[in-house]
Amino acid sequence: MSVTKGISQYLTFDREQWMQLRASVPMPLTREELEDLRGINENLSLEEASEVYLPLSRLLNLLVTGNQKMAEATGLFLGDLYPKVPYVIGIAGSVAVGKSTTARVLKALLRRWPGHPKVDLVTTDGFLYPNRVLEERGLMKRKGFPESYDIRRLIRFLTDLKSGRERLSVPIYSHLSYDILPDREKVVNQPDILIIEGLNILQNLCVDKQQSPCVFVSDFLDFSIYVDAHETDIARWYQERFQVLRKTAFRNPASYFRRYADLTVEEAEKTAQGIWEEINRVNLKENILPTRERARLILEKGPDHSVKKVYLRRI
Ligand SMILES: Nc1ncnc2c1ncn2[C@@H]1O[C@H](COP(=O)(O)OP(=O)(O)OP(=O)(O)O)[C@@H](O)[C@H]1O
Ligand SMILES: CC(C)(CO)[C@@H](O)C(=O)NCCC(=O)O
Repeated sequence: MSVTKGISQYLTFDREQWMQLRASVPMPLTREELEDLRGINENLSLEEASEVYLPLSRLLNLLVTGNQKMAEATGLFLGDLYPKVPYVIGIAGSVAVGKSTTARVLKALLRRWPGHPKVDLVTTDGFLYPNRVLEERGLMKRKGFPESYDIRRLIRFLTDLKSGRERLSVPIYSHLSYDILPDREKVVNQPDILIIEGLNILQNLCVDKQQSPCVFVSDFLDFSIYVDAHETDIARWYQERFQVLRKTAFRNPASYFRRYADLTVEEAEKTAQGIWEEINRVNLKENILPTRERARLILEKGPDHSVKKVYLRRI
């Protein structure tokens, strides 16, 4: 890999070593559970789910349990019940690296641990400004960059969540309309675990430029994962997904990218390459990759999406 900075802070596991940590997983996945996982992403191999993500869910389950014990200890000190607040897991990484897939697999696996914790999933896409605002500010080609998000709203959501507030509303972003859905919201109601996935989740985000020091979204995270891969592999995955969408979602008349459905394979390739180079690659280099070493755990993927190495920060 390329984790150079602060690497000594990390325990490094190759695939074989990481897999061993699953040996003590008491419950093997049933056939139905495996089928459910396949429904999450048809390209996700079942070995991958049980060899990489199952041990990871075991680690997370132990940490969540430890955290609940800490809350009980604080309650004992206060002579009162300590309010139950969600355990927050952040998942960061480039566009098209597989954050959503990782988040959905972990959600499915974490739910089946003893006590069946209530696990909810939120993506920071919902905190993007609507296209109307992005257009006004000349930011349509900066989607995913720090200035394209309503940071105030994101921080407010996380503050409310960590204060134990009920029924929080999160805006919903549609990849189909390429915009925030005006009359829709997701309600987050005191889950045991909240997974928050997004490229900016480990960034130093300023609500107010005058404010100093800035708030780190990561201050609200109990655990964080960075999904990493070689840039050329991510660019290829972006291309492949674009070609699939050209034949599927882009054909939908409601798609913002309806015009791309009529492109030839070669034209689509050029278009995807342009968007990758002009927007997503720049964002990866300038804003996302520099946050990698803030993560507690780094999943390093090979060219076929399979995880080759896992880095776990000691503290
Ligand atoms: N573990 C995996 N095994 C095989 N394919 C995968 C895996 N994870 C993701 N992919 C594929 O990689 C592409 C990107 O995945 P995904 O949508 O999860 O990424 P993302 O990081 O959430 O992207 P974005 O930020 O653009 O929403 C998709 O085509 C998906 O099918
Ligand atoms: C919504 C984001 C920023 C993150 O998921 C991304 O999918 C995106 O739309 N980026 C802008 C460039 C593009 O269309 O790929």
